[in-house]
Order: sequence, then C-alpha cells, then structure tokens
Amino acid sequence: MAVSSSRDLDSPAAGPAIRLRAVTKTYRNGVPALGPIDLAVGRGEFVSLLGPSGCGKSTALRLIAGLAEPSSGRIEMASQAQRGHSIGFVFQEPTLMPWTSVRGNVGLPLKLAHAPSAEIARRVDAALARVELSDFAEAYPRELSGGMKMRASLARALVTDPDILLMDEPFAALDEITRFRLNDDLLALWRELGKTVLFVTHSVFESVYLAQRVVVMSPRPGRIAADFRIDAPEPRNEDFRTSADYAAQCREVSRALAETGATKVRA
Ligand SMILES: Nc1ncnc2c1ncn2[C@@H]1O[C@H](COP(=O)(O)OP(=O)(O)OP(=O)(O)O)[C@@H](O)[C@H]1O
Repeated sequence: MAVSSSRDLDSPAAGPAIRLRAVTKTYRNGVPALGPIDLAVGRGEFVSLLGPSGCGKSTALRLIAGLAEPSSGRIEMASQAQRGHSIGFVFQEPTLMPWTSVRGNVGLPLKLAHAPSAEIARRVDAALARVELSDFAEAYPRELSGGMKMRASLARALVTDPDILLMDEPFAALDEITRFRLNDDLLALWRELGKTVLFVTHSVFESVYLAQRVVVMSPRPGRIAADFRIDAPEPRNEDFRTSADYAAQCREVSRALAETGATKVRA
C-alpha cells in the first residue's frame, strides 16, 4: 500500500492549529492502533480526546507531536507549531530528572536549545510563577508531592511558550482533590495564555469539566465516535461541577462512550 504521511504547513494565517486527515497508525508488530481519523482542532481551542484504554489516544498525541509517523494520512499544523518548538508535551508521569532541581528540570528545553543563561533564568522564573511553584525552584523532585511534580512538568512544557499543549492523562495518577485543583489551575492558565490544548483522558467527568469539545473515540483501532460541544458558563468552577447541567452533559458523553462498546468486558 502506498503510504503518504506528512506534517505539512497549512495556510499560516487561517485554518486550525492541528488537522488530521484520514490518519492511521499500524505498529511494526502489526497492531492497528489508530484510525482512520479526521480531526481539526481550532487555534486556542481546548479539546479533550476521551476513550477506553488502548484505543490509540497516546498514539494520536505522539503522531501530532512528530514523535512517530502515521502509516497513512496527513497531519497538518499551523506554521509556528511546525517548527517543533511550539508544541509542549505533558505526560502522565512527570518524568523529572531526579539529579537536578526543579529549576534545572524546567529549564531543560531551553538549555537544549542553547538559550543564554540569563534568558533561561528569566523564563524559568516566569513558568514557575505561572504554576505557583516559585518557592520550590531549588527543590529536588524527591522533595515534591505528586501534584507539585505535575506542576513542574507543566512549567517545563510552558517554558518555551508553545502554541500547542498536548497533555496525555496528566492528572490520572493524582488524588481527586489535587486533580480538581490542577483542573482549575489548568483552565485559568488556558484562559490567560490562549494556547491550543489537546487533553487525553479516560475520565468523562474530567473531559466535560475541562474541554470546550469532547471527542469520543471507539476501542482500538481508535476512530472518532462522537464529538460534543460542551456548554458551560465561564469561568468554569465548583458551581458548574455540581450543576445539573454538568451532570446531564456527563451522562450524554458516557452514553456515547458506552455505545462504542468501550465499557463492555472483553475476553
Ligand atoms: N510502540 C508500540 N508498538 C506496538 N504496539 C503499540 C506501541 N505503542 C502502543 N501500541 C499499541 O497500540 C494500541 C494503542 O496504544 P495507545 O497507548 O495509543 O492507547 P491509549 O488509548 O493511549 O491507551 P491508555 O489509555 O491505556 O494509555 C495499544 O494496543 C498498544 O498496545
């Protein structure tokens, strides 16, 4: 089969931040992990990819980040993001280097880009302030709570001022109180910074709370089963989380997820 895969420049002025056209991914071992999927994420939009374990959500993020190539189809990015600097990636594990401080970890992408040390210091300070971790700049990862480690990881993704933030179940391993707090802080950052966010999660509740659009994926190979626009007052807060409207939208998204067969027990 002819394979056409590319990460082309879209029109720089208009168009979405990210566009996937008939993208598929089959791994070398023959596992068809994803697609075909078509997806457009608008500039400044907050979109959540929701789907069962193994449906290809992380694969989709890795393809968008350029960490892997699609087997077929095309991925088009807005011009800034094409240069790679303009994508920030936050993983489920904070993946901090244990031998250096929070400051050293957060500054790593700038150090790798050979930025001058004064600029690194300035941008690291700004990123740490954004995630409320300024007081822990000199601490080592082992001295941080799970939530603080995730804040450091988020600061590291923000330090290059990317246009696009790709987040792969970043809060899944955290306790619920910490997760709610980070949800609110992430929304505040998104409102302030206007970045395009693509946020992968297993959680219906988290996706409806955070996203403007929830894209529901079917089991592997993941395809788009439903695409919901979430209707919520701004800013979203505890009132929304406890509202009948939130509960109703969660039910609707849950139903769509169940209709994909995702919640059936598989042999
Ligand atoms: N490098 C790889 N080589 C072979 N198969 C892979 C590779 N990476 C992922 N897979 C397989 O591709 C499928 C999709 O994996 P992926 O991690 O993208 O799913 P996911 O939806 O993110 O899952 P989870 O929610 O559990 O993290 C799975 O069946 C997985 O085992």
